[in-house]
Amino acid sequence: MATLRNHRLIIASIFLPDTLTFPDEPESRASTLAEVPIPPKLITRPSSASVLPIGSRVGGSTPAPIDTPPFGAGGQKRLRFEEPIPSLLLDLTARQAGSPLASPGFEPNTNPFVAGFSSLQETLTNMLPAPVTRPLSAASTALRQLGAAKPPAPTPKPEEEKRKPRRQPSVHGMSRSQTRKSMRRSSSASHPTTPLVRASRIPNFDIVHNPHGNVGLQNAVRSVSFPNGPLQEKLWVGVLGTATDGFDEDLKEDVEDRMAHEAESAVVWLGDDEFDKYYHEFCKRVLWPSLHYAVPDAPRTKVFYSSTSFEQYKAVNEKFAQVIVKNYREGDIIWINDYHLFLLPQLVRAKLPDAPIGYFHHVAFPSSEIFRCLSVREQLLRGILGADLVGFQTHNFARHFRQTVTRILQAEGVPKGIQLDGAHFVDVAVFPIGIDVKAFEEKKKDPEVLEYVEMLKERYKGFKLIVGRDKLDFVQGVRQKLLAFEEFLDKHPEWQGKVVLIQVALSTTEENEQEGHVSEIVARINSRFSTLTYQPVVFLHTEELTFSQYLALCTMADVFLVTSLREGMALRTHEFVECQTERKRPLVLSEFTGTYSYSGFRSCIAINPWDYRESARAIYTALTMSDEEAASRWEDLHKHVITQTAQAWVTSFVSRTERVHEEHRRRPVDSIPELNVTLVKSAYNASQDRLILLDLEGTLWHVSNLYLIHTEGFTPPADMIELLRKLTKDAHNKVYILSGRGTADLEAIGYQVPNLGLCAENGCFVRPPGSTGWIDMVPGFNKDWQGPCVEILSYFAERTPGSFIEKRGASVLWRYYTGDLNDTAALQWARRQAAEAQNHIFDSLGERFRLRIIPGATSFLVLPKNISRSTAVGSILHIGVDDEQPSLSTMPMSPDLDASSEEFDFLLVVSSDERLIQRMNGLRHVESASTSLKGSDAKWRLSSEEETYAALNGIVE
Ligand SMILES: O=P(O)(O)OC[C@H]1O[C@H](O[C@H]2O[C@H](CO)[C@@H](O)[C@H](O)[C@H]2O)[C@H](O)[C@@H](O)[C@@H]1O
Repeated sequence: MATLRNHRLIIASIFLPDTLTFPDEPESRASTLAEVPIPPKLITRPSSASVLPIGSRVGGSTPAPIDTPPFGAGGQKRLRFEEPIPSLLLDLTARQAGSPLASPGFEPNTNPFVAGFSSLQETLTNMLPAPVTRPLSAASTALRQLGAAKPPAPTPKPEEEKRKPRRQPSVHGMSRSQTRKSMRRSSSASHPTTPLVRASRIPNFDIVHNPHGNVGLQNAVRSVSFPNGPLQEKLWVGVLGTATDGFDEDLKEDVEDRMAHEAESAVVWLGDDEFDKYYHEFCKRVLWPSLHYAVPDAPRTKVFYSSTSFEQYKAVNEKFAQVIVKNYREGDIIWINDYHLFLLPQLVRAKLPDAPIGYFHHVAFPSSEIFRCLSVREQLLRGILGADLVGFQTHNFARHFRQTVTRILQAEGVPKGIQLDGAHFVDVAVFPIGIDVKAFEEKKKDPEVLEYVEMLKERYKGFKLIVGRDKLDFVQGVRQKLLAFEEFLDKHPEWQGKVVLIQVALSTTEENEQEGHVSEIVARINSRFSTLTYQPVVFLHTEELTFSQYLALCTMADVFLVTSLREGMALRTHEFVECQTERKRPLVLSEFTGTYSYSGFRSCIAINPWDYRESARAIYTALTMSDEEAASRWEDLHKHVITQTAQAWVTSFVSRTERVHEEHRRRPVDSIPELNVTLVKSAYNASQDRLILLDLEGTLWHVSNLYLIHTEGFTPPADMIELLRKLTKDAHNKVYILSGRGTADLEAIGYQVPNLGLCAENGCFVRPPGSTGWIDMVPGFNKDWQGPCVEILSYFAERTPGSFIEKRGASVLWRYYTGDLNDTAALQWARRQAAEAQNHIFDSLGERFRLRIIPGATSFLVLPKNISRSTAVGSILHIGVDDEQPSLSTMPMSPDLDASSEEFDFLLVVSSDERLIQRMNGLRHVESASTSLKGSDAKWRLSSEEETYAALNGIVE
């Protein structure tokens, strides 16, 4: 990672990792649980501070809140507890603080929940939108009464007060409806003609950890930012996540200055209303659900698209661009994060054409069928494509993106990325995020965690714990989880009274909470199954739990349950695994998470969260799983977590951004010189041992009627045979033809040119010069996928006129379009069928059989992963491979192929395969010529078939 060290990284992400608090405001807790927040050492965190509520003015030493309703007022009812649940939380807190609750005398009985049950039940009942008509069970009624007799909570002493869990402010300090209401009320007051605050009255503020934002990203960046670490300099660009309408220019200047110096951050200032429309409307009500397969209903989306929310989305992205451009220095690498900033890559590219820009997409990316429902789909895709590199969490998301772009923008999608007009190429690749395992290990050793572990052990003695932590919106499937748990208790009455589901939930928007109907289900389960000494569901908000408490819960969990309906990754699975180094208990995991895409995680118990009966069975399996089996599954999960780390994620993404940026800056095709026959011929003549690699399709052979060839067979053109005979006649030459076609077609050439080396099916088979037998480059590769693959393709081929399928030795080709390329309607229809077919093949066969799909302009080829012309040539020359083609090193080398590039003193490659050209360029004595008519790193260009023939004939004659 030496290269990263020489660059400053500009990281644009909606929320900055740090924000402000004003010490004189009432206390507000600024820590967060989401995905392992490891506190930065740089920032001091005052224990008494607040994030400024919207509608507040800031000035002097006593900021005056204006029109700020108390937390929880003004909006609809939320799934919130008016006070922490005493049963678990007070006990955890009090125990640590040494309060009387913790004394042995207090432990009333074996029921861990009796003290808190009435409070919980009341809270849930109060939260229901209408009076509960459902009668409570006798037991719960009794418990409600019992609750009145619970010991009073001690008055917190100052030290306890600090530890008492508090609510975390929601975005911009308030809940969504509060935010909007108070903003409306204060809007007239927030546009004064004179500054609100004079310079002499700039208030004090503290810089504290921002409770919003992507903690996975923040921790990952922190994991590489240490003295002498890979990342030496960085600048975060984002919003504070707190109301700022009341800030005057002096205060803003002061904030900017301190955020730059103390928190490596540049602030993007947004009006409170602007933020609301941008984030809560366009991001959270249009993009977020759509990206997670829930297209909002048409009238609502129409309102959003035509109203100001998309306009605000554009305006906010533009503001981010301005801040980046203002701060950019030559040599910086720009890293844009997530869907909040879809338009930013293009906006920055327009202003900084030479800057390296990477865009990483953290959340799910849906199939093109979903994305194409968005009315602003083109603008969004073009925005992303301003980047050099677009990164995704999984192969599926990357594939969806490529297909969506191909379909909507009619751009050419290839495995490596997207070819836009002219020489503009955008790389698309996969970079799975992970956790900082080392920092996590340290955090686990915290005595506080160990103390909570002991407490939980004692408190839940005799009970099994199922633990979960999710955002409380429909996407993370909390509702489905609760239904599954209810089904489990119904189906397995023997487990009633013995297992507790502790669900930690992070609220998002009220709508989401209501849509989830979570509160009703919690109430129902608890009223159905509670007894005097048992409460099956404990529901906590993240802000009501410290991180240490959460770690203790994960450590003591007997099962961790993730039921997301869709999710980008789900780092809490990684956290759980690392909490279980001792106990090694199982993970029940939704198939719809990014995490599940990784083979290491296949040792979980997989569920389809929509099928709550299956989830209930999985809960049973997990709870009854033997320690041996659980431990063996855990080992697989653990191996994966410690390999796919946060550090690897950051460094690979950023260094790839830099690398592909360099590649994209390579010379446009018309600046590459035509192959100079005289020069190349003199090198040829001066050499003794030559290797000549020639592409067939697009280089030596341009086909006009593929359909005819399919029906009548391949006849090699005479001028090609003549040229190849000339080249192979010289005993000093080793000549290979490289092709995507099958072995039979290449044999038709080889039959007429016996001394020719052949490479078929894009590298799956190689026949060395003079040999009659083929070397299987994928020996032992299971080909059972070919039958079902052809079946899927036949279905699509039936509705795609003129298309045909070719089953080859180790690959399957579907030529989905053979008609007139100017017939755009027919071509578009065929492309759509191709996109669908690829989805089906990939989903049903892709991962199981380790396949990849190479899309072409009118065809696609399905073949084993990690095989290419480039890997075959690597084998021919026995040279190393790059990180994208790891299988080669493990591929058995045939003695016939075991040559070395050092054997040759002249290497000529004529190809349209840029990867092959780049690899060959790394060797000595290489002459490379590109026939792609695109930008290339090749030394020479050959612009037509005629030029190619003339040049090769000229060299050899
Ligand atoms: O809620 P938002 O402000 O719109 O942000 C979206 C979510 O971002 C983070 O989650 C996403 O990234 C994680 C790390 O790459 C990944 O594990 C997760 O699956 C993604 O959804 C953040 O952790 C969430 O809290 C945000 O909701």
